[in-house]
Amino acid sequence: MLKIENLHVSVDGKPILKGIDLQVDEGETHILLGPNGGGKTTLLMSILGMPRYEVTQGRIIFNDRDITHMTLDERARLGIGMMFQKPPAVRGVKLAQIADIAAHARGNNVAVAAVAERLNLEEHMDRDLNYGFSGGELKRSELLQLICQNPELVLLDEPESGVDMDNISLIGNMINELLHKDKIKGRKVSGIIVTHTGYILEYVNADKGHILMDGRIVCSGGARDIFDEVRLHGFGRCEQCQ
Ligand SMILES: Nc1ncnc2c1ncn2[C@@H]1O[C@H](COP(=O)(O)OP(=O)(O)OP(=O)(O)O)[C@@H](O)[C@H]1O
Repeated sequence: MLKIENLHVSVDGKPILKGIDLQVDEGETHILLGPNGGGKTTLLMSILGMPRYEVTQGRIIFNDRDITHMTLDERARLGIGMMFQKPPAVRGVKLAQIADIAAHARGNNVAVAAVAERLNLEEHMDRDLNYGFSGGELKRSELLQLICQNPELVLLDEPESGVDMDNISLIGNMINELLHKDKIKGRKVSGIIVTHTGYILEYVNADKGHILMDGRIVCSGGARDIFDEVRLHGFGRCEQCQ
């Protein structure tokens, strides 16, 4: 579904990604681990097509189409969606309006009110988008919009950060549903999840894991194996390996 070849990306003229190769097959979920500042968010933003992330070399292929120079809007319509680490607050736009746009943009038929109820967001629907939302409410607001968009490739940037234990369980189970992990047949959704804590692995059976350091993927393997290795030994061994 997603193939990234020798991707180099600069932000405001500063090179951040320095030759990323990554393939995510249909229905697979990958986790990305790495020290702060390693380039994980930059990689997700580049796949999504955020304007400040300039591809200086390499290609991004999504469902056999070269999307490297497509706009964010075009990529969203093709089915790429993201839950941001730090989503913006927007005055004058209600959460309900954005959710409704997302729910209809790709010919979806998502029952927005039912999703809002499951995420305990009914009272937030008439508030300005993310304005004054708590950390956990922001994550649930992001997840609501993502579920409404019904993407084929789901990019999740630290979905569990700032979320209390009860809500981690709620969010984790709904992300698992979003990724169709329990379905053996039918539409396959792929995902890339950035995590520091690994809590999300309690809810989502991720397939592969990668360690991203200084703009390069330095190690890949089974998601659990990679996470356990980092939990036990930190990133020190990766530096030696690198
Ligand atoms: N506009 C910019 N100008 C200069 N450097 C930038 C700019 N934007 C991002 N960076 C740098 O790019 C590097 C990678 O940032 P990124 O957010 O991708 O890291 P990350 O791996 O997601 O980190 P974290 O785990 O802390 O979320 C950081 O050193 C950051 O300061």
